[in-house]
Amino acid sequence: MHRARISATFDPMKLTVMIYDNEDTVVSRRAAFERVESDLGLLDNMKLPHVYSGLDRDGLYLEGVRRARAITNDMITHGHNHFQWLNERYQIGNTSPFGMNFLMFRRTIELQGTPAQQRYWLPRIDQMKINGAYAQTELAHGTFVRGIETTATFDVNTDTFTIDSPTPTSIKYWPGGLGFSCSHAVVAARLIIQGKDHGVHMFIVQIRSLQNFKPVNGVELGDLGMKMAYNGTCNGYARFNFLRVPRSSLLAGHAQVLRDGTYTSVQTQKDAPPLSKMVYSTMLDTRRNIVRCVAFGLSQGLTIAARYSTVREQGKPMFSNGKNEEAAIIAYKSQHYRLLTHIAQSYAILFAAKDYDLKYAQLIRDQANNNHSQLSFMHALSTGLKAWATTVANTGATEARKMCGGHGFVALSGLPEIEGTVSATATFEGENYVLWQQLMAYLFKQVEAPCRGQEVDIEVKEFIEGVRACLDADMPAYSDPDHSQDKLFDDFYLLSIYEKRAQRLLVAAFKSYTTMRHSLSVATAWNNCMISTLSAGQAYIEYIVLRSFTERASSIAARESGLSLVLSRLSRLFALTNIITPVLSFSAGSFVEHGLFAPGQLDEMRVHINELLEQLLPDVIALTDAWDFTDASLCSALGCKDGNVYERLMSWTRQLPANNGQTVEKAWRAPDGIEEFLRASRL
Ligand SMILES: Cc1cc2nc3c(=O)[nH]c(=O)nc-3n(C[C@H](O)[C@H](O)[C@H](O)COP(=O)(O)OP(=O)(O)OC[C@H]3O[C@@H](n4cnc5c(N)ncnc54)[C@H](O)[C@@H]3O)c2cc1C
Repeated sequence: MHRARISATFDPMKLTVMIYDNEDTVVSRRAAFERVESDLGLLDNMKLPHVYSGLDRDGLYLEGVRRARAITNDMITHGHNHFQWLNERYQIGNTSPFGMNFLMFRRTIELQGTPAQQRYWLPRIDQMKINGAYAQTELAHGTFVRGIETTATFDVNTDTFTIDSPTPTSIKYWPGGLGFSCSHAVVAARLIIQGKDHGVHMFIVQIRSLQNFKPVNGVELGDLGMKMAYNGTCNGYARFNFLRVPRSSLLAGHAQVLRDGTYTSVQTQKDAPPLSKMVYSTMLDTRRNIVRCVAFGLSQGLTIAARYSTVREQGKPMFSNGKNEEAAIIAYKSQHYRLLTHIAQSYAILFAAKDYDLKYAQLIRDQANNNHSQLSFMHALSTGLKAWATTVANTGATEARKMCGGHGFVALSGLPEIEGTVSATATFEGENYVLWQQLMAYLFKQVEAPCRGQEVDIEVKEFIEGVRACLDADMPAYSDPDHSQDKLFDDFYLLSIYEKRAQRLLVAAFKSYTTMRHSLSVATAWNNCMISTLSAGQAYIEYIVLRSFTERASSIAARESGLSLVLSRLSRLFALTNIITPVLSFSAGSFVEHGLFAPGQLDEMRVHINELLEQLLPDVIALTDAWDFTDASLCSALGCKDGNVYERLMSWTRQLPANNGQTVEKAWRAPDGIEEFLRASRL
């Protein structure tokens, strides 16, 4: 491990600073991790981590509470937010029973509450005097929010709303922290006034007493039991039975119910501030954070896989001399390829997230000046980036587990938990296949804009001009006579190929849709051409992601040539492997199909990929060390920094409570146990 570490061609600390934006943040994060891991008793990495000590549903949840207390306490005492989106295990914040308080509960009040509501609630949230959940999803409705059935009926006589779950399918089901941990929740319910349904609105509701911790009268609460991951929190259910809450429970920043039952909303108020647009940006904020979080989740899996692949020796290359020593598994080209391909993807996700963050900061500044012109684009980009990044991270996390063979499958490797945690991100905060369609609806609108005499959004103007040119020329077969090898492997040339491919797939999807529109309804045409729209959406995002990666690598050239070279190799590896072995399969083959490469050139790419793999091999450990994960945060017998895999795996295995003798005793000696079974006559 030491040899692999010192073989690096660049200083990983420089990359760490880039990942965390600046050196101060790195130092302050390290200090926070040290304090919290020390408090939680996690610093001895030969000791079996508590989460593996035979904890059942209750135990895992209580361990989640213990950890949530430690990190929240540290954030409040030391005035930082290092554990807000990524907790002490670098898991996304809603894995913690206090996570949703800051992520969605606070954010919803901040954006949808009136100034008075914010003054009342936000300090209580920040000091964790209360703990809030975000209760939207119901048994029968997740993606389709407009289908929500929970009702909030206004009673003008008592000046209250009655929150009710009118059907079994309207029970809230899934919200993080709802089962046991939260005292309050923002509840999505249909607002009904004098029989009129005003659609889904958000209400702050107390669900659990702060005195005796029981659910308040009119609310039934419970936990969903074991999940693939997220077992440190209590994703829960809530059934409301005519629960009365005051009129002030309605988050009234953009819609109000007056004392006499009159309903006003932004749409009905003259000169009202465009609060609904601000609300829209909550979703963008959450999605951009998810994109960043999955880069870390994927990298955790890859850090374990990289360290394990360096020290694990297994067999010899096929047909090699029998006297050779066993090879480290990273020497096998397949392992080497898988590892570096996914490492390249983890950086691709990170840099795309960072670019999105910059754009988001600009959007917020513009919106403060009442300029919302970038909102549609930013919303569309957030949907595509979230869908792409979480899919890629999912595949990569599963591969990281498989790269560690059987040992990767055991919980002690930390990999099943990482895989499960990343996996859920494809589903929440917009299911990926639903999100892709939102991106495509936006891009189609932009393609049509010139025909309607409308301006194309500035951010996509150049891209759409290329699309329109293809459409107007009826998309002639693309051929570039100058496909010399030098040019083929130039980073910016590759980027231009990605752009052309995305444009051509968009043209194909748009044509297929408009042709179907002649004979079918909008809905049927849209549904029927979904697979070609998915290809186009994915190709567009892959172009945007590659652009971030390429520009990031080239922008540091002057300052840090070692780092720049590594990142440039990595971005090229990302671009080429995505052509040869695409993660997202809907557009597989599209580069060749659209004449952007001749089939023979794929072989040139494979050769160049092999060269890149060789060049990057000395940097594998540095590229994963750079994420700065502590041993405790990886929680993996295979992935500690020292590479001492076997000793630690056996030490942790021996410490498992199941191995203390009592389980075997029960299994053999019980009346219906093994001993009795073996002795019984079965003839
Ligand atoms: C770990 C975790 C934490 C969660 N936390 C919360 C929380 O704190 N608060 C909360 O309110 N909810 C929470 N949820 C729920 C989550 O938001 C929903 O699961 C999510 O919105 C997806 O909805 P669904 O489960 O109804 O899936 P569905 O919408 O039923 O999707 C099922 C399948 O149908 C497909 N599909 C559905 N609609 C379309 C369409 N229009 N076009 C094409 N395909 C479609 C999807 O692609 C998917 O394959 C959480 C879920 C998980 C897993």
